[in-house]
Amino acid sequence: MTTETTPRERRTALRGLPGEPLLEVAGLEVATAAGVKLLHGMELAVPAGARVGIVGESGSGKSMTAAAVLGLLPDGVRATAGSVRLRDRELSGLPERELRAIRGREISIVYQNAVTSLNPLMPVGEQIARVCRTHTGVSKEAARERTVELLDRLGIADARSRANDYPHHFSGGMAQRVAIAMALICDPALLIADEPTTGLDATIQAQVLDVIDGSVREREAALLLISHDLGVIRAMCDHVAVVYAGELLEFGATEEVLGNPLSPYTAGLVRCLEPADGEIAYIPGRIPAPGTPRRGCVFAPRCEQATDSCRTRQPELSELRPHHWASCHHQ
Ligand SMILES: Nc1ncnc2c1ncn2[C@@H]1O[C@H](COP(=O)(O)OP(=O)(O)OP(=O)(O)O)[C@@H](O)[C@H]1O
Repeated sequence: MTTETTPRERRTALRGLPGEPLLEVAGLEVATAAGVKLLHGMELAVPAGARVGIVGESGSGKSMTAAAVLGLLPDGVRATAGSVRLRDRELSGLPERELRAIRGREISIVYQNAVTSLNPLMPVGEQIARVCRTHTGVSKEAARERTVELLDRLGIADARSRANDYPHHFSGGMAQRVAIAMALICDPALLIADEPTTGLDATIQAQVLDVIDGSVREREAALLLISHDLGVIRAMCDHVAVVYAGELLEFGATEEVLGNPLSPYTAGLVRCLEPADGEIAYIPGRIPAPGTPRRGCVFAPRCEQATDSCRTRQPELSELRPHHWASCHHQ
């Protein structure tokens, strides 16, 4: 991550989750060069082997959080405060060379449109094998064998010959499998999947999710899954983070958070995304644009339950029920 500030060693508020802590994000602030904040003290925790979903409206900071974790923030955007820890290692402020050694090896990502993350000029097998060689130093032949084996396991028929094909030779779903192979070739401890099936046909979506699900389980890796689809989050994630306008508003076990939400925002999101029969639900108003001045709870302007104290005092993210955190004055 390119940051000019000294990382602040901070622990996330989300402490005490079952399992060994793997990824911990605490007080993470990300801003543009003009000083417009995009993440406002983001918190996140992914225990080893856990499967955490991130949900929230468009523009809430899901992808920016993932990018900050990987040290892959867009040009002109930088982390200005806070901490990203992988096990006991602080990642914020690490030089690019060290981050590169972590990306692909310990944390890897699958994006929405796989083809854009692949080099169009190189056969896919070679691309995957290169990642393997760079991080593990195995021979060319061994990397090639491992690649073919993985493509085969991920459902690419005739993997040995398909490895010689270029990205444009693959359909959307197959290209997504190739990207998943590239992300998994070094057995990372954490796979981040950012809307990995958006844009694919519904039937293909299920297959790709199944491939991700199976591969992560097989490796006992952790998964951080960004999705707009609560059904997918329910099916694949044991925990869920609800983010809004660059902040974490609620976190906990998936069924608990989506079934008994503590934040009115989460409740609204569930109503919108999983409406009752015949109901068209929406949350009035819109997410504040970056740079909008903040006072009190960031969701207060859209919250039906907002009181004066919501409008003036920012609620703290607290463990309001066992292993269930939220920031809301009404709990
Ligand atoms: N390169 C950039 N420069 C400045 N602001 C950006 C940049 N990329 C994204 N943003 C802004 O940062 C905020 C968070 O964006 P982000 O992409 O993380 O949202 P998201 O929750 O992933 O949304 P979506 O569901 O639409 O992908 C948004 O307000 C967005 O407009």
